[in-house]
Amino acid sequence: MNAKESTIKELTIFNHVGNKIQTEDREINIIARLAEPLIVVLGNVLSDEECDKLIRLSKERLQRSKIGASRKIDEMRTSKGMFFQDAENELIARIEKRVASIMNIPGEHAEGIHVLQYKIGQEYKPHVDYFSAMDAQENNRLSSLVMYLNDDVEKGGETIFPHLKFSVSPQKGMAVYFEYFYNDSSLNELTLHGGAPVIKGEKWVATQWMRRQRIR
Ligand SMILES: O=C(O)CCC(=O)C(=O)O
Ligand SMILES: [Fe+2]
Repeated sequence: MNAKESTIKELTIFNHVGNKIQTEDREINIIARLAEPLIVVLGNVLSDEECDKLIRLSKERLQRSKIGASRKIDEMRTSKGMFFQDAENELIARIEKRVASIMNIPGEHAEGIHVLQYKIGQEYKPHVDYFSAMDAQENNRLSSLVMYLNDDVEKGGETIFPHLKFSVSPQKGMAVYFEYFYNDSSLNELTLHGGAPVIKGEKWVATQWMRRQRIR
């Protein structure tokens, strides 16, 4: 064991080695990793066409969701979002399958893919994706994959990890993966992250959260 390995204390769910992940239909690139807590920057997760289609399909629903319902402003999350249903169309089914192999968790553990749109000034303040009030035996979230759907974020909009002083810039088709299933809760807490305010342009992401037990 070399000095670097000996500093890693816990096993991870993400098990891919080398610089590629071969999924059923696409070769994903591993661009960068932070070892602990594990944060992996991935390239070639979605094609341009898949990104465009995700935006197009969710845009309609965001617009629909404006009508009627009270539009209370949430200080924590000023973006707009929507969930796709499990395998609701061929595109979603294909992406869910690919994402399950990247995240190394069966698709039955996945929540619906969640799309978020941020306009100028909108943000998602730092938060953890797991439910802090839930006990470990319950069906908590284990890991997240945030996929970037567009290239029009000219300034701002990074996914920020304040405790780690680390940030990822949105690039169409790329993604950032992280997990928070450590026994050492301080490692989980280090995955605190947010979407920095968009300063110029518009940002779209699609997030997949995985649960400990199946939910489908
Ligand atoms: O927009 C981002 O960069 C982060 C999104 C996020 O934290 C989430 O979807 O849970
Ligand atoms: Fe998050």
